[in-house]
Amino acid sequence: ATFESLADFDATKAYDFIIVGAGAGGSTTANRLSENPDFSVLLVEAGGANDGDITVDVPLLCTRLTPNTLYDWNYTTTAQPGLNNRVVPFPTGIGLGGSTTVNCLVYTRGSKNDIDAWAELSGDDGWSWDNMLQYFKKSERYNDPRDGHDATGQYLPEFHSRDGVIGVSVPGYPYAIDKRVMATTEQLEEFPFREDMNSGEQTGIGYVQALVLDGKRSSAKDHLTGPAASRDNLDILLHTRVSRVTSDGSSSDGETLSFNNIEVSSANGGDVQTLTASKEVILSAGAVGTPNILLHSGIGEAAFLESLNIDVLVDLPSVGKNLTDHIGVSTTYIVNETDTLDSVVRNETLFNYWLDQWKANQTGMFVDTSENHAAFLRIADNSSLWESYEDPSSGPLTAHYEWIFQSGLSSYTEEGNYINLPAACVSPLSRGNVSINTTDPFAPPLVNPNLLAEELDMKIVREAIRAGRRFFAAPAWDGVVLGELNNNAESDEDLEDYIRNNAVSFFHPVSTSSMSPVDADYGVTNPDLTVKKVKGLRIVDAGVIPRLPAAHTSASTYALAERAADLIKAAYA
Ligand SMILES: Cc1cc2nc3c(=O)[nH]c(=O)nc-3n(C[C@H](O)[C@H](O)[C@H](O)COP(=O)(O)OP(=O)(O)OC[C@H]3O[C@@H](n4cnc5c(N)ncnc54)[C@H](O)[C@@H]3O)c2cc1C
Repeated sequence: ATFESLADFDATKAYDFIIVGAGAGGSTTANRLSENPDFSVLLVEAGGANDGDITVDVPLLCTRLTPNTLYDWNYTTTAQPGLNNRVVPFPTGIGLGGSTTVNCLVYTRGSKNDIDAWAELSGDDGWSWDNMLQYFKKSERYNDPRDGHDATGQYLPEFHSRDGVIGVSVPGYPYAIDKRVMATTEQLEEFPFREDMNSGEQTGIGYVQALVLDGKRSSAKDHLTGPAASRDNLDILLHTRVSRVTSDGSSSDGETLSFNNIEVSSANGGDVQTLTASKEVILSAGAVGTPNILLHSGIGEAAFLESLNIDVLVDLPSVGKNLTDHIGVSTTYIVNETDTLDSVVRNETLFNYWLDQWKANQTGMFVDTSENHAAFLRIADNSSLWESYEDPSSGPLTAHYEWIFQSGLSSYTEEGNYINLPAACVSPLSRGNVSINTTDPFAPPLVNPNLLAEELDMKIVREAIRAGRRFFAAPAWDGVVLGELNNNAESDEDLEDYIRNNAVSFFHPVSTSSMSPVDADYGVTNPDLTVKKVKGLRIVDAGVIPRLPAAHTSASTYALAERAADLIKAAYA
């Protein structure tokens, strides 16, 4: 059953598992654990059901969901030295689906090297690409593009599944620029076509696979609305915020503390109640939310907790550290084609025409996220960058930078038509952290992704912008691309200024609860995602990812949660 608030809920009811947070990690885990009728599962979520707003469902409207909305925790970063001390939005979804309710729907897994790095860093081969491919597939429900076109050559079916839960599809509405993007892959050797960037080999330019099911956003909620919705052994508690995990004392070994309780209150504060899991508490509050809860619980770096007068229950120095994120900036090209999104966004009649078509049968211009093609590319081997830096990527199959080809701006402009080309550093070296500066668990955590702290990350974005200019100099764009709207910087120095003044997070935080080998004295979780030095507590969210893939992160989070659920089921079989 679903309970709208703590007031409607019987706090004495017993559960085997309590899962905190209904995003990609938590919703997947709740669905899979409740498949076992012998397990009772409670999923606790700070936000609401996120139902009934078409903006959530219409893929093209994804950019309107953050920042500063009802669906966002509305965090900002700390002042970022690498961004000339700017404070930038750090959107994080709240409510069923978590960040998958607000994300931009791009489905990317990263390269084989990226996922193999998880196995290497955790000492568990189960996290390798070869083993994880089954879990990527298990989470995925590939569906045909909405316009019914033959997608042969736009993806490789053997790497996909039609039997999973989360919708994935190739673009279902063509833009005029699509043909030119494809033509460029034939005209310029530097930018080859990649048939399927989710095949373990990602480099090249290819069709975007988006988190869409039958023309509608597919979010982690789809794990809860299917068969799980009618299971008696799964309860969902909404508008309830978890402030701490607590311990009743030592576990069966007489030494290690067992953390089987959570403290909850209504989403805005108020009376605190304690809920108990007989088997495990599973934290899935995300790469920001989970370390926030742990630190307030007294699990973290001892000296730091002491400085805030928080009782140290477990000295676990890596909690909240190693925050890794992608960083990027857009260059907007002025085009003389009118068939871009700009013409629709500023024309109410046209906008409503397409929205009505979407409402009628989920077809037309609004069925996709705002790009039909993306690129995952490497800085050339002969670049002078490599005279001063080592390759920061996870291996030769992994991109250094990403572009997404947006046919127009998603925001209102009075005139003009554009191609927007966000360019991101996707193998970043910069590391930041999630921290707290108060004992009030309702205060926002301090989010410091430390964007562009490392010079190489900035230089990769710089070279990605320059590569974009080479791309649009191809014959395919003759007479179409007229110039740049907002960048125009040429020298290293001017480009650097442009980047530091305009770059933003790409919203892919990971590694704040990183897994590490069982005997490592760093890391937060073991390879089975149990929290080190305690009992009864596990983490299943993007935070456990030990190395950020060169990819948008929901695919990884879904897949890791699928494996985590198998590990948990096996542990209690
Ligand atoms: C604006 C934006 C755009 C993105 N674009 C893409 C994209 O195009 N493609 C892609 O693959 N990924 C994208 N991502 C990233 C992707 O959505 C995340 O990597 C993924 O959702 C992480 O899953 P998670 O389970 O770790 O956390 P989340 O999905 O964030 O879920 C965490 C949940 O925990 C809840 N929670 C937190 N704290 C508490 C608490 N104290 N008590 C109770 N509940 C709590 C939250 O409300 C939330 O529901 C984007 C993210 C954002 C924010």
